[in-house]
Amino acid sequence: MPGSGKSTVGRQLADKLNMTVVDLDEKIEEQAQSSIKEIFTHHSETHFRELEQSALKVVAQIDESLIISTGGGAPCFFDNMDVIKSSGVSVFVDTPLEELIVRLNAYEKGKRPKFSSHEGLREQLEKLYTDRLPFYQQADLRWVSTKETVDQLIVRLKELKKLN
Ligand SMILES: Nc1ncnc2c1ncn2[C@@H]1O[C@H](COP(=O)(O)OP(=O)(O)OP(=O)(O)O)[C@@H](O)[C@H]1O
Ligand SMILES: O=C(O)C1=C[C@@H](O)[C@@H](O)[C@H](O)C1
Ligand SMILES: [Mg+2]
Repeated sequence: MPGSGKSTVGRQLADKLNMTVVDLDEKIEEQAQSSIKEIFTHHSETHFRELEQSALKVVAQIDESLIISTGGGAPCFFDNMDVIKSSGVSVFVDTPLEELIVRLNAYEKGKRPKFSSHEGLREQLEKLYTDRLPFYQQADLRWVSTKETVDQLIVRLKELKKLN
């Protein structure tokens, strides 16, 4: 979900595990030489989703162990969730709605084009969560950012890798 903390935890994991992190939203902005907000405004969400799909395919094929933070919608379009699942271990960063509302209201207003208006934010987020949950639930692990630490996530990731 937007604002759930994927980019933040991605950076923390990379730091603690001494790995490289790729933030898919940043990659798209770099390649398009424009911000996500501009892509949505000057083109469309459809165009953004196409760019997102190609960027995901490219990073998923990189022959190196990476942490990839995706955008909140990435798993829910095209066959992106299959690409994510076949490229490694996936984590659903789950953050309670109340906390999402606090974060999206407090931080980086206007950065997220889908939520540039904070009117009806709760209803928008509730609907988005319900629609997206079937995709998010396909992830190998669900990590609740308000309940578990990053170190606990690392323990669970290592346990999972041992079993596979
Ligand atoms: N565990 C946390 N506790 C409190 N605030 C947090 C936490 N994780 C992230 N944040 C804050 O919440 C905001 C959103 O975090 P972040 O950008 O990592 O989310 P995201 O899931 O990558 O969002 P998007 O889908 O838009 O890419 C940031 O301002 C960040 O500092
Ligand atoms: O949840 C979403 O659909 C989005 C989340 C962001 O990470 C960006 O990928 C974009 O703003 C769309
Ligand atoms: Mg992010």
